[in-house]
Amino acid sequence: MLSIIPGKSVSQLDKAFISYEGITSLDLMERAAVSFCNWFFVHFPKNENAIFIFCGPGNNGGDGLAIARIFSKTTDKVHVVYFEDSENCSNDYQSNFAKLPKNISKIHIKDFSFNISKDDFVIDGIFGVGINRPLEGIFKESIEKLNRVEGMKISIDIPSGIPSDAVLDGTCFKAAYTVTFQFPKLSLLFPEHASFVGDIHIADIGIHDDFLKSFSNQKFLIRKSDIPGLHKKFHNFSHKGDYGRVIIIGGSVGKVGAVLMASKSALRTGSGLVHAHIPKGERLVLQIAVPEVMVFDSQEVQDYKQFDAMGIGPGWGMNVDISFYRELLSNYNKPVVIDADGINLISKNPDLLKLIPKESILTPHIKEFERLVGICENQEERLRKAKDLAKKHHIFIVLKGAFTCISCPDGNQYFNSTGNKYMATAGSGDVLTGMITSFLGQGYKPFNAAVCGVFHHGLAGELASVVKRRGLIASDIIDYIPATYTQLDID
Ligand SMILES: NC(=O)C1=CN([C@@H]2O[C@H](COP(=O)(O)OP(=O)(O)OC[C@H]3O[C@@H](n4cnc5c(N)ncnc54)[C@H](O)[C@@H]3O)[C@@H](O)[C@H]2O)[C@@H](O)CC1
Ligand SMILES: [K+]
Repeated sequence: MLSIIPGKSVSQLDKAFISYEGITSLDLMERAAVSFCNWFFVHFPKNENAIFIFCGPGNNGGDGLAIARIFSKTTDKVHVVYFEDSENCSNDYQSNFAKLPKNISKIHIKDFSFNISKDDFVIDGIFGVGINRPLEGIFKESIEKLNRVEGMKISIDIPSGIPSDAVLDGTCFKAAYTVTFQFPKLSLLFPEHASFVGDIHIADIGIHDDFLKSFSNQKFLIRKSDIPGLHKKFHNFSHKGDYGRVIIIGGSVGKVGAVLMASKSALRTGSGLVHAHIPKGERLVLQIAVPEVMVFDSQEVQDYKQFDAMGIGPGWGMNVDISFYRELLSNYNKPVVIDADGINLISKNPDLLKLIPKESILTPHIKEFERLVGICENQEERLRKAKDLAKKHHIFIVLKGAFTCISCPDGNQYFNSTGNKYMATAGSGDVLTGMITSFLGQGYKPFNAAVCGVFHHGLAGELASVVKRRGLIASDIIDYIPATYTQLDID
């Protein structure tokens, strides 16, 4: 997992790393600039347009100057727009300013006309993780003007204005891309910043994972390379019992589709035996739609302990016999997955919280989560409350959304890196419930089940949206679950 370091620790990290590597801070800045340019040349290989690089007084501006120098080797259309005289800027800024070649035009922001055309590039090196207050004066005015001009806008490390670990207060540069160094800054993952951050690219500057870990603040990004090691191996003599017997409990009149999608997803994820528990009279539709699923109604199941995992809540509605739910949670002594109305019912009956088996996985979206913990001002508060809840009840909270966050009982938080905007569609959450339940039933540890569940779910959505785009529906995600194993080379 990739450690996400708080902004306030970045300069310490920087110092420790350069002394460990025996390099200078200027060398590290050069690596950052080269890494940025490598990304740029891949994305915009045939660029012949002007590149305007806006450089603030700190090291983010220093990065901008180094980037300008590298660009100037291939084009004469590089313009540096600066805010402060070099002697008032950081040391590495000064060194890079002195190295600027003659073919780069240098303009003070006060003399700049903002005459930028739609094919030009606007590179934002105004502020990075060193921002410590809302923008004002010339910085605020210029960024507001830049947000109004056309052009391809790219931020270096973080869009100028966003604090690295908190929610934006005031003005911010609006980027189409953010090329962030070594690890994503936490606030890049906040939904409040979606319209400023654009697509995120993590540019490697050579600080290896173990080194980063020593500065970690219990926050991590889940990457593709983390996933294969979390999966169980199955042998050639495996039988269906080895792949788990799971049950999805939910459904109500008109909402049996949720159980259908969760149980089909569990099958596609690899479960050997999938059962569904739905209200009496609703079974026909499910049996016709997914004949592989065994369907029960409430009178038919006596012993829930026979199941290796349970997924509770999809389409359940709020007219559930609470004493049944209470008994279910009290008597089952393995982790369960709780979603949707399974969570809403807990919000209405908070005494249920302490009955949830330890290490269970709750998968709320933002609204379900806030019903549980109260309205939150922003993502920062949500993440704090998710962490507290997970620790207090010894459960996993999977807070769904872009960069779904898994909060663990030990206080660690893991952010998912797969998925996309097309997955915001009805039933997408039911699919995730089925997938995590399936992994639990296959004998995965709850942490591994949650991580594999969110990663494969997001990946299935990405694969499906290549052809479906905004026409993607939850059933398409299910169809692409098998392809995620191919993508990750998991047999
Ligand atoms: N290890 C690393 O993380 C590396 C960091 N690098 C770059 O260095 C950046 C951090 O550099 P710095 O710490 O110099 O920080 P910044 O470049 O973000 O700027 C900080 C400066 O701006 C001033 N300032 C802060 N908020 C302001 C505001 N609202 N209005 C006016 N002035 C304000 C501060 O007093 C300080 O002088 C990173 O974001 C990244 O771009 C890279 O050079 C490579 C290595
Ligand atoms: K920036």
